[in-house]
Amino acid sequence: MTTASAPGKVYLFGEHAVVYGEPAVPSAISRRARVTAERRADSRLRVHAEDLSLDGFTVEYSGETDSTPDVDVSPGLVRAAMGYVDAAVSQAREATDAPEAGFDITIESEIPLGAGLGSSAAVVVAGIEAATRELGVELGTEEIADRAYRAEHEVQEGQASRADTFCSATGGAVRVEGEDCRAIEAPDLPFVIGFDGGAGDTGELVAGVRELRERYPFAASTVETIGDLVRQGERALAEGDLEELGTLMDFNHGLLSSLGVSSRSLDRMVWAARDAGAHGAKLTGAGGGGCIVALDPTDGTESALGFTPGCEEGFRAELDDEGVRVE
Ligand SMILES: Nc1ncnc2c1ncn2[C@@H]1O[C@H](COP(=O)(O)OP(=O)(O)O)[C@@H](O)[C@H]1O
Ligand SMILES: C[C@@](O)(CCOP(=O)(O)O)CC(=O)O
Ligand SMILES: [Mg+2]
Repeated sequence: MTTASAPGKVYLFGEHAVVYGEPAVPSAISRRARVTAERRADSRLRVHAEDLSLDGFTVEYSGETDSTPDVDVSPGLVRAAMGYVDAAVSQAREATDAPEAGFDITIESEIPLGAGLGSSAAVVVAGIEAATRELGVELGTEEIADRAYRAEHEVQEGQASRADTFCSATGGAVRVEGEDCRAIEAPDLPFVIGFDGGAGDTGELVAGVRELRERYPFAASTVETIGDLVRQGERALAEGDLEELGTLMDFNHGLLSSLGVSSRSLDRMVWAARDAGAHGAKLTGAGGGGCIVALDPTDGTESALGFTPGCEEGFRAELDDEGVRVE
């Protein structure tokens, strides 16, 4: 039995635009997904995922072809929910040259699902590490990141960047532009996260931005403008200029909003943070619902979020320098 964990992340800048080759800067946070893999005698896959929003269930099936989950929800929903785990196990089988390997998989996660904190990447990264180690193979961090990217790419129907998976695999703050992924220096960042209790569908939201980009040249320019903003943000990050970082986060939120990926509750939380004196605030990840991230060294934002209609939880998160690890 092997357990591995990997962190979630927030985007300081650049989500969505990163899908089209612009740079992005995500940062790992101190909330993790833990995946335990136990080798089975047969080639079946049994997945136990307490935190999956389908109300805590156990699925048993032998592969993509004849999945018959023993749960009272539509098979389509279950397949969508289990896609990331399936894809992680496929990558682990391929990496270890063990196409018939079966596992009992248990997932425990502190990262809300589909809320922009990279739960899918953390589950895939930790899943690949746990399953390959269980088979006695030690992959390097780069290979885990690359295989996790391929898994997300497949599940999100070809619409994924390397940002989430690279960040979750390596930890810390990173910069991703197309294939180019690297760690960057970052000062201590006073992240405050607001969570509306909801979720967005990453695939659908990415598809929506793609359509806008194809339909309107100014939407394509908006995506490029996000790239310019990220480059400016990198300079502010290197200088540790929190005020400038905040201003750019505010701007980034406006651009994401114009691309149609914000929501009423995300906007409310962003404004609550700004009114409470945060340096800046924006939605993080795919959007549609889920989380915002603010920069605020004081208690202002956290307590304001406690009174914000539509906000279910406000909490502080530290930058996590540690990526995937065996527990
Ligand atoms: N604790 C978990 N257990 C099982 N699957 C999970 C878990 N957390 C996330 N996932 C998978 O990741 C999906 C959510 O990923 P996504 O929509 O990309 O949102 P995000 O990465 O922003 O959290 C879930 O539908 C599920 O397939
Ligand atoms: C919208 C996007 O840029 C980030 C999605 O982040 P998350 O899965 O919502 O945490 C998509 C991607 O980069 O793959
Ligand atoms: Mg995701």
